[in-house]
Amino acid sequence: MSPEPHFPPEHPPIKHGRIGVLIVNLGTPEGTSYWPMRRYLKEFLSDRRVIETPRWQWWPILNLIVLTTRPSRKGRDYATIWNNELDEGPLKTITRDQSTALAERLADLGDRIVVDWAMRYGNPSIASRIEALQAQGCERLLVVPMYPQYAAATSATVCDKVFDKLKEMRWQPILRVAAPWYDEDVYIQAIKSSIEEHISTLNWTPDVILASFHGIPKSYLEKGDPYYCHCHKTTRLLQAAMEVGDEKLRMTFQSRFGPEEWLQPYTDKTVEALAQSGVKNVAVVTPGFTADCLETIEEIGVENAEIFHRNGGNNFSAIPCLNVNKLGLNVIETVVRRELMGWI
Ligand SMILES: C=CC1=C(C)c2cc3[nH]c(cc4nc(cc5[nH]c(cc1n2)c(C)c5CCC(=O)O)C(CCC(=O)O)=C4C)c(C)c3C=C
Ligand SMILES: [Fe+2]
Ligand SMILES: [Fe+2]
Repeated sequence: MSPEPHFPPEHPPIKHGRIGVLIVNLGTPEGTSYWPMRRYLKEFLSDRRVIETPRWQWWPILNLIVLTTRPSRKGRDYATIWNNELDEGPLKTITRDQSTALAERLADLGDRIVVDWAMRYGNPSIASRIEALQAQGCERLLVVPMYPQYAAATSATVCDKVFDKLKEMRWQPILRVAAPWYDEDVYIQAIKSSIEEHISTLNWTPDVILASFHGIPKSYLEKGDPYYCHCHKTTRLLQAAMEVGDEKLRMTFQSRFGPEEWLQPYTDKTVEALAQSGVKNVAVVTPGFTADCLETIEEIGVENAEIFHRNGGNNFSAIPCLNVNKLGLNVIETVVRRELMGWI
């Protein structure tokens, strides 16, 4: 912290001069039973950045259909990946660990830097962590949406929530938002190494590697969302780094939701088609996720593995996300140090 300014003696004591770094990931339910699942899905699926269908059309579908059936079904899926020791989803555990590790890596910058973490949906909320950072004297705030590829449904909605909080503050922190890192060398190299390291632990070699990204409705791309192009660029750079082409490393999109067309090719359909065409060994990497979660552990590691085996495939493996491994932390640290330039 910088030296105390010269306040008059009657002035209340204030902390000042620090910089908050807030990493934000998507969120997880508070529990896997019906009500916590329902609360989580309601918050998530009421976000207009996520579901762009007009309210009058979406409200009855959400409340009368989605929120009656999905909480129990998805709750059962979450239960299979739950961190029972801490009673929370893995996304929360990993995001907390990333925050702790990042703080250690930034220790050379002294106690001027305060690293914290939040979830866009559920807890700890963005608002509560901004308040906590301000209480610790952070006059500047760097928000890091933990998505390598920008999408309005993920990165922009983090900013919306930050702005909502700033709107109600008299003394706002000065704000920066980290840019997405879909084409940065440190990230591409980290994903490449994670693929190679994982393959070296298998007693078989993949014929095809899928780079599976979370999908969005195709209409969002048509309205100008850059997400598809960011995923394309990541895949192309990864192919170049690994010196392979489309036949070996293929981009696909997972987690389709609702009847609308989403970005294609779909991961599950590709896995099915590969198995049916006689491909026996497939590995899947999920470069759009900075932390393992339901969509990687369960959807890829279990659901898609089943699809592959059911259709005649032999070996299937889900490559873990970067999580808190050394290379993953290098990526986060590089992004954060770059964004802090001029402040430190
Ligand atoms: C229905 C619309 C959805 C859009 C658009 C969407 C975009 C999107 N999501 C992620 C990352 C994650 N999504 C996760 C779970 C999840 N996503 C949706 C829906 C949309 N996502 C739902 C309903 C759920 C919850 C689970 C379910 O009911 O199917 C997660 C995992 C959270 C966890 O706790 O494990 C992540 C991460 C991205 C990157 C993205 C757009 C680019
Ligand atoms: Fe999602
Ligand atoms: Fe899913």
